[in-house]
Amino acid sequence: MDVLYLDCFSGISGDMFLGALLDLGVDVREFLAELKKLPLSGYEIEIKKSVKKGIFGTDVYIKCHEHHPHRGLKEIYGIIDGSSLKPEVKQKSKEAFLKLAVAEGKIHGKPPEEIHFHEVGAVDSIVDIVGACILVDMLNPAKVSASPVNVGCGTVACAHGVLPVPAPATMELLKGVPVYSSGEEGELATPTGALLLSVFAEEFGPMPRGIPAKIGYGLGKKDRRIPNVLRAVLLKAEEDDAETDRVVVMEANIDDMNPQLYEEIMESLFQKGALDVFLTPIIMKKSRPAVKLSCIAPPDKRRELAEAILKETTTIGVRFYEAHRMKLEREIETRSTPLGEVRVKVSKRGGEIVRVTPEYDDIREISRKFGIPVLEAYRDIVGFLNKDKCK
Ligand SMILES: O=C([S-])c1cc(C(=O)S)c[n+]([C@@H]2O[C@H](COP(=O)(O)O)[C@@H](O)[C@H]2O)c1
Ligand code: NI
Repeated sequence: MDVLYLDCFSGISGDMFLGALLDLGVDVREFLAELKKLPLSGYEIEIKKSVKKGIFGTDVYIKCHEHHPHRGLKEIYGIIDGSSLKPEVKQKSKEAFLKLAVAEGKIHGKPPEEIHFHEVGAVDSIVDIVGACILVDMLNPAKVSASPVNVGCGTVACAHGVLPVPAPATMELLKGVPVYSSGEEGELATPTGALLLSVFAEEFGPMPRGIPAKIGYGLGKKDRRIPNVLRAVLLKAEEDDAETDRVVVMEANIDDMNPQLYEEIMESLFQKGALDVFLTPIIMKKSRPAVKLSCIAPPDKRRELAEAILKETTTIGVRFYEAHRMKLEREIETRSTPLGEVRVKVSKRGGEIVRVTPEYDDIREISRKFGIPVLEAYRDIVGFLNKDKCK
């Protein structure tokens, strides 16, 4: 499982994104052949190795012969649909332009279909955005993850006039993304860079666990105090860790809630996507008996679940931390046994069956049907299934 990690310590722009991914070793000729499938003329693309503040990387320069035309979503969809690019690349490219139109529309107070992009609709931006979709498709990482984004500060002059940094479109597209400014003057993150993050990055934070297999540097155009580069790292899963993922663990210590309410909050958290919810008796300050509510969830569910804990319990705070989880592959199957059909969880490692566990509810039903204790039904069925384990 490869994770593409984007280290945006000096922001991100369209050409930095292209440069960083090409620098990872994507076949340049194959990339250019794909790009040629776009029915676009009036541009030349120069891809060369260069250095920024001592860092050797790939510089992508799109020389454009048109003078900022004002294209709308319809024209851009027409160009993409008129190409012979892969359907997935066309789809992702159109999704990106729609996001851009929605963000621009929000800023300029217009519906997305009435937006006429200025700089961001020019040939170079189309090449940046479609090119990025081609490269991600060629690289095919299981996931794209990114660092918090250094956005820059000050102002920038563009077709709209002078804008604050981050430019309004950039700010809009970075909603929900952790950002900061290191104090470096200038537009470090551009609308196109922010758009590519919002389209591809599934999570933001420190570099995830993995083994760096390839590292690429995409060079920006301006010289800055810090190296103006985007770093891309392709992380491979650790050999015996192919089944490792990340979860978030949320906890709240509660000493003042009616215990009857726990059933409801537990159900509510499961419904909202928790992987597990459990209660631990604890002794809190002033020797108060209390309950620790723990909830394990996929990281992208953290906000919704933490909000439910705050809303549906008496706690005034929720702690959370990320944890690594090693898990067995699992499948639910229905097996025939001498006592009838039973749903079972088949746990496997590397394709080999490790355990076959019957569903408790089915065992209980069988025990009632045959008028035998649950323990007896359980023992008989587990014995039968284990005999059957390697079949
Ligand atoms: O083209 C448009 S509509 C445009 C909108 C905005 C807003 O923030 S609104 C900003 N800009 C500026 O144009 C250049 C080009 O951006 P790229 O992403 O293509 O590099 C940049 O300075 C933007 O801030 C353009
Ligand atoms: Ni604009």
